[in-house]
Amino acid sequence: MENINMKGVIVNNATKTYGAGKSKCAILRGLDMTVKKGTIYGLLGASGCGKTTLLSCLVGRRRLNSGDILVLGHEPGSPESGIPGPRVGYMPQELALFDYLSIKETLQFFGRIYNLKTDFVNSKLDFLSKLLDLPPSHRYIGTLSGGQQRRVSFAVALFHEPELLILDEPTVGVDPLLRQSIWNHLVRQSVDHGRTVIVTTHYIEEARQANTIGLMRSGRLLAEDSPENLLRDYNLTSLENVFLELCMKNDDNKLTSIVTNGTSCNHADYKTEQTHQSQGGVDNMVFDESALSNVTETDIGIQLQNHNNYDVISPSPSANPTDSFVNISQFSPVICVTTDKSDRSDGSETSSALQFTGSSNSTTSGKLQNRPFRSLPSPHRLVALIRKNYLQTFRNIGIVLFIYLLPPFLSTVFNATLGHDPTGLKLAIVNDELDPSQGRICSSNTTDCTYSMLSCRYLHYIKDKIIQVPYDNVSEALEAGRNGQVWGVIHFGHNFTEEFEIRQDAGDSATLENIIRSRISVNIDSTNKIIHSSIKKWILEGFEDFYKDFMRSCGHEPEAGFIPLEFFDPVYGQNDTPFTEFMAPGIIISIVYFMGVSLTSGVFITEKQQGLLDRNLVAGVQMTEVLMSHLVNQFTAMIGQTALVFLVMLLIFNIPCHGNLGLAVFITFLQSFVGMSFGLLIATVCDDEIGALLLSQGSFLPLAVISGFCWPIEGMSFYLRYIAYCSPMAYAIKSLRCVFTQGWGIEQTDVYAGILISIAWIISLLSLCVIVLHARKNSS
Ligand SMILES: Nc1ncnc2c1ncn2[C@@H]1O[C@H](COP(=O)(O)OP(=O)(O)OP(=O)(O)O)[C@@H](O)[C@H]1O
Repeated sequence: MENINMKGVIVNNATKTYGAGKSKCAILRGLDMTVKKGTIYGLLGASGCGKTTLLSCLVGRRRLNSGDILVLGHEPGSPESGIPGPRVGYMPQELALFDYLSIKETLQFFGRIYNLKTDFVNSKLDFLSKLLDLPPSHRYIGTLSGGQQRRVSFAVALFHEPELLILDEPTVGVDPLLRQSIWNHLVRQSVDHGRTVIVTTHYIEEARQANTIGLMRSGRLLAEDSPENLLRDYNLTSLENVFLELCMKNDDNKLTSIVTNGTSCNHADYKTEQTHQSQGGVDNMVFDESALSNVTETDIGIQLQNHNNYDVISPSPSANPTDSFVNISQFSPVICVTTDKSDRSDGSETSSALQFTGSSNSTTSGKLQNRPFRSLPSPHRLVALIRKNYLQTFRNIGIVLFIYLLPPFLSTVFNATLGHDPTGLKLAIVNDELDPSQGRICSSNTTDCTYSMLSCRYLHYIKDKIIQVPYDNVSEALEAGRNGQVWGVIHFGHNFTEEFEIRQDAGDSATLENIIRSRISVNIDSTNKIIHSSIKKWILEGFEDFYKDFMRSCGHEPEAGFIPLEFFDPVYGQNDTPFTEFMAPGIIISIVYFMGVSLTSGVFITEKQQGLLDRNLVAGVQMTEVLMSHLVNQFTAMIGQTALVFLVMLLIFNIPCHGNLGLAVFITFLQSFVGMSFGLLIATVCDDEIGALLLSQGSFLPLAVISGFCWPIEGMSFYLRYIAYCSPMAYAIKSLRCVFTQGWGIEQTDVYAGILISIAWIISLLSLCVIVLHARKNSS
């Protein structure tokens, strides 16, 4: 038996499932695989059979449910393995490149991750540019064609000269000449430099250049041998036909048990896709049973087999491809089972080709792979990530506008729209005192002490924010109110002035009849609370001004006869503090919080979705470094955002800050940090943009409302107040309001409580991020 150190990769009895319960799918089902060091291993299999899953286990990104993996003599993920890390070069199926980085910057980024010297990176760039016919290195990735991007992705996988190259379909979308050049390079890498290469491909015939071929189906390898041996053993001339024969044998042997034991994850399992590959492009045709009904089997070289209602359309071995490479995605792929116990295949079938030292054939992956592989964040990787984030962000004009225009724009919109007194409110005036035939008209403003047409005199004191619309009678005016033409009705009785005079003279002995007749009756539409309150206030204020002036003109003490209530200077603020000043702290806090959540979750999710995160992690980047780099980048954005919001609030809209400006900025910073932390948590929990969007936007409104930014928390029910004060923004808003309006310092409970609660939120959210990441890593 060969020493395992001579082995590049050994996989022993690997099982891997996705999902849980009824949706559990077995992808790898007791797979054994041996890759010799310094050789090329071509992993072939239909689409969905689990090749990528297997590769992601090899690079330490996923864990097996059971079985063992040794890569370059170590278990992936263990500290001594160097995998993930510089020992492996990984080209994922997705392009996994940063659109806003140039080709050169991309290689420099990974060079920094691997801590390589700039000269080395530049020389490799020159070499690979020629080999792979790359576009000029200053070109941004986002402007390259799909094929060019794929070649850059290939260059990224191999430029640092790793011992092991794991390439997931590197030749898809690459023209035949370049494909040959890539394979030549891979051969040189293995022969001249002793590098181990594992490559997946759908083009069977190109895999002839590999030293070993593994034919994968139904979560196992049907065969693993050199191309020459396979052709000889099966007495066939093409690898494609070998694979067909193996597939059919496998179907005959396994079909019944598969059908009775499980269901497929994907109905496409029961379809066969016949694909013709030509040099100029790919021509895919999917055949199903109905499509086949009018076609003879020999016409298309496909045989239809019926097994207990389970139709398998498998290509006939007689089908002879005319093209140099045949796409094998047509062959029935992975079989997924719904039972837990069927993950393991029969021991006799999966006896390992190799024995692991110190490891039995039992499930050891849990024991080995759960061993944490953590080290302190490395400065060179952090610098690389921060620089990359910075370039990615600031070269994307959409993001720059979002970061720096949205906060001042939102501040402007809030200030321009919220908190101002309503104006132009129409009120119906029904003045029965008027009678032009008797000379009872509203003359110009009188200021003397005459009891004449006092209704007109009072109406002059009502603020001009109210437009007075005369109506002939109360019923018409009320009808106008009901139709929404006016906000309310003010009605003066026929002898208002006379009755008012009697009431003044009578004082305490005024009769009820007199009191009713001297009354000004008002009806206001109360459906709009703010407008209702404003009109009521202005009518009252108008009457106070009118009454005091009239008393003064008659030589009386203005306060005499008026309600014995006086509002002196407010404790804080002015007599008529604009509502905008109350709203401003809430607006500031909600804007920075919202920006923090949206930006951080958006940027991080995009990175995760495009496979960029995976590629970085395989290169050896730690998740904590990714989080830290995003926090650093968002922090710089946050400084600009906070500065702009304060500028708009304080300088353009003249919102006064009576307290320490530095303290106000600090409270705002903390809230932005809370938002960023929540954004990170969203990005760690969600896998797609929609989920992240729903969570970030969906949570914002309830949190903003409960935070009391537009309505006092004191208006909430007693228990809800406790919840409100524990929400991320509520106390921060209260703190900032105390600094802005009361001018309080950090020694005040309401100020430092907001700071402490924000810090508690930051710590809790970041801890949750780490816990979620850890849990997801363990379950991957
Ligand atoms: N995270 C996941 N959760 C659930 N199922 C998954 C997940 N990732 C992959 N699968 C399923 O596992 C099966 C194997 O997927 P995998 O990507 O490994 O196939 P593949 O052989 O690489 O296919 P292809 O050649 O098309 O890339 C597929 O049915 C796929 O839908």
